[in-house]
Amino acid sequence: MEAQQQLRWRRPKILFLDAYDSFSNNITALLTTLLDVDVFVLPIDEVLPRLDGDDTSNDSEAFRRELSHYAAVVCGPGPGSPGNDADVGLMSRVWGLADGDLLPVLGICLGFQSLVASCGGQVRRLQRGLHGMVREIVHRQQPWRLKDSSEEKTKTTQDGEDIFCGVGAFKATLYHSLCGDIGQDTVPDTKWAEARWQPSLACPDLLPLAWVEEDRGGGGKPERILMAVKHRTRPFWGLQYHPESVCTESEGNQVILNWFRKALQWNEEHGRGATVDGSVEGGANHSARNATKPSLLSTSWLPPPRSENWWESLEVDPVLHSVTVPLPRGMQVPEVVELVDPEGSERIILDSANATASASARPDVRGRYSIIATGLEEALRIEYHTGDNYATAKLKSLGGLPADLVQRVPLGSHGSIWGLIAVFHEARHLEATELAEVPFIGGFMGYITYEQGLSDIGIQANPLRQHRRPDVCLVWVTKSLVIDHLAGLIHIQKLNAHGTDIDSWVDKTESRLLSSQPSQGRLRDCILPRKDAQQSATYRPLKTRRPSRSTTFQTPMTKEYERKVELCQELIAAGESYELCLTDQTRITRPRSDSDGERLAASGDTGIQQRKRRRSSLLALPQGSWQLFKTLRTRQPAPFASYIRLGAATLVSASPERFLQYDREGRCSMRPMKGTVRKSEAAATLCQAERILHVPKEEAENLMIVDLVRHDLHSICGAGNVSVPHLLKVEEYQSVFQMITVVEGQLPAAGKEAKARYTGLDVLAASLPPGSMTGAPKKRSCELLQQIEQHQERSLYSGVVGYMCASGRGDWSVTIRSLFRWDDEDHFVVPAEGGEPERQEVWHIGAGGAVTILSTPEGEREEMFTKLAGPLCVFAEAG
Ligand SMILES: C=C(O[C@@H]1C=C(C(=O)O)C=C[C@H]1O)C(=O)O
Ligand SMILES: NC(=O)CC[C@H](N)C(=O)O
Repeated sequence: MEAQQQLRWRRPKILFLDAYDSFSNNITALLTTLLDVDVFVLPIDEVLPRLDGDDTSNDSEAFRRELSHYAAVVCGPGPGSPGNDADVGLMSRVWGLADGDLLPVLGICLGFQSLVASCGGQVRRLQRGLHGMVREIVHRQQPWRLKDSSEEKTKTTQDGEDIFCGVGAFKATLYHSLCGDIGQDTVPDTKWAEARWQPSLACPDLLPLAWVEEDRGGGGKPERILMAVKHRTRPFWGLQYHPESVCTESEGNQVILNWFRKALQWNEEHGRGATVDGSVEGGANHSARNATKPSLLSTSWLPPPRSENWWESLEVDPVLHSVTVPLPRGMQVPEVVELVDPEGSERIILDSANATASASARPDVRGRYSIIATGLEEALRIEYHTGDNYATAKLKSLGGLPADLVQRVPLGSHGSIWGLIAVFHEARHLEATELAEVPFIGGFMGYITYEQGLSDIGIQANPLRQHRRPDVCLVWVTKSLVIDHLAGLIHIQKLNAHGTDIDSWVDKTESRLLSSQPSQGRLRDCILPRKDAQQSATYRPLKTRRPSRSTTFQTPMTKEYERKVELCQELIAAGESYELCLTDQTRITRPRSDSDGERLAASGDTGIQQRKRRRSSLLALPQGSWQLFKTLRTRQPAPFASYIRLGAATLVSASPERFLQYDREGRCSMRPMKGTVRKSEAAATLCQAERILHVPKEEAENLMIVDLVRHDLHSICGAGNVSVPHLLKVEEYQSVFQMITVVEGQLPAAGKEAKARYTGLDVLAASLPPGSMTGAPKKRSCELLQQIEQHQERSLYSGVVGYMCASGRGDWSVTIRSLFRWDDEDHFVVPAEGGEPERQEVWHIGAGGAVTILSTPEGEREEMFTKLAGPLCVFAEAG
């Protein structure tokens, strides 16, 4: 035991200085797996605590003390420039350490540029930024390696190779707009071959170790881009490329191994061995934190139940009652909903709308299950308005109770809304292993806004926000239907609170479904896949109607959008971002359509009276949101379509993009989508689309988000547990082709303490807002986008919709290609011709795309309008 502990203590520690990059966790994971070290992370703007009672202590002393715990430091990549103190923070202090405090350091990208700047080099803009570009790294060892003679290889080690010693040819990903200038452009071509490996007059302390020579076309000279350096007298090294990117070839790992060998050797030679061998217990005296986040369950706790907290004991330890019946032949999801829940004023439908509808949809993008939540009026919901220090538990008035139950739940002991959701979910966990093939048996369903995601990464909502809408709205669904489109089955499921009687809802729902096809019976114990389950295309052309006279559309201004694209590109060129997902919104106003729910709640009518009133008033209204949904799902059948009418929010979505899925074994899968091409004569087949999308611009756009998503997953799954099984795959949808990548992660196995367990919710909370909607690095890009988009809330658009099953599974889609509205935006308009003021509802459609240095304003504008067209046309069709 003691020996084991000693061994652990002897594991070297590396300090990673994090400049708020979206690739940081990929670097810490690479270091951990490759070097067998423990990596601790310190943000560049961390204020280090002073030693208690120590008058002489100051900031730099606290930093020096912190550094003394580590074998080496890695200064990471990040947005901005070393010229701006706030962008590099503590990094610049490292280069200025006194001789007695020195330790080995590796700078990566921004960290590398910071080193170059500290040695007298300039950091300036590249001719054009290189983001997500994969390039051959030219280093001194390379020509010899190319001869591929191991005998020669051993002979050729030269001083100048340093950390590239023994490294073969390799390609690496670049993510930079700025570069280190050590005077390379003043060297004449004739001298370049030799001079490039010598320190320059401008930077005599830096030995260049690697270059990329970028051919900029147009017959000009290639741009000489410094890729790696070593300090001649101090133990400092730097790499401009990204060693951790999924597209950096593994041969590059040797550089990191070499660096660390040299770092340990330097420590040995300078008497640092004892300190860094771990005489200090991991974490205890550090300010730096672990590279992975603690689990939500370990940091959140429920205070002892109090009698007035009615929601705490609601639905705990549930029991599942489930019945399976055949899916009536030819029946579509909306028809099932109308059959089983004709009265529902609130609904959540997660609809694999392309499961059966389109022959052109390829099976790999076809959803298998649709989930229908019913009885929401009686369901407990948890709402949270970003920035509040409390959430709200709500239960509508039922069972003769005089009023709705509404209670504020302070977040204090939970740390955040996610802590509260985690403990709430945990108390209602149900194994249900016998229903392994059903993705959802009951649990949370709902939406999360983009603004909640912003707050999760430390960006506060606009202080001028003038509404109290929920940013997180999750309903604990106990009555659900899961349609298995492949097997042709419907699972009718009811989660009953422990100790309560099984109610009649399941039987009632079953008989409604069976009565629609009397020859079929219950299949409860004999679930058989039906051979004819796959329906052929059932696209029914809809009558096109003119939109109602008073429907107005306010689409983005073409020139203004193009100007914003240019602004994004200017910020990228300045090194502030690598990719920005610019979006804009279209506003549609029209006479109010969905007034039923409100009226039902307000009136004291009987059910029959209500229905009569509703029918008569619906005649005068334009098609309601349910009709919009039915139209959209037919026009744009998507694997992650959804319909949500919940509280004041209505969402109609035809999203093709999965955000995050997780199963009960802790396998997580994310599917970032980047690269869009509209179907046209020139892009009619998958083959043609592949030719259009497999180009550097589109691949780079996707790769940047892939590395970002790996970083998000690493923050929970930890080193060695994230992989990329499918990279840059083109898929076909109704009106576009999209390039996607699949990134997978495995949650760490549960430790001895169940409370410390990670769940899919940890990944969800750590990954919002979706990286495909932000750009990279996420935080800085979101801050910039807020300004460019003039603080317009994205709201439900760019957020996520999905479920968190009681069994531990979850599936969330990115809210795009969708329309949404809030009841509280309704307003009255007096018609120009006079008469009664008309109550108008306001719909929003967001659309956009990722802007990179290679974008063109016209191309981006067209892409935005292509994405907007699908949801917008629905208003014309649905009237
Ligand atoms: C921004 C949107 O889509 C996002 C941007 C994409 C792109 O840039 O290619 C593709 C899918 C989405 O992640 C949108 O649909 O509005
Ligand atoms: N990835 C990085 O660290 C980028 C550094 C710097 N912001 C640039 O764009 O050049």
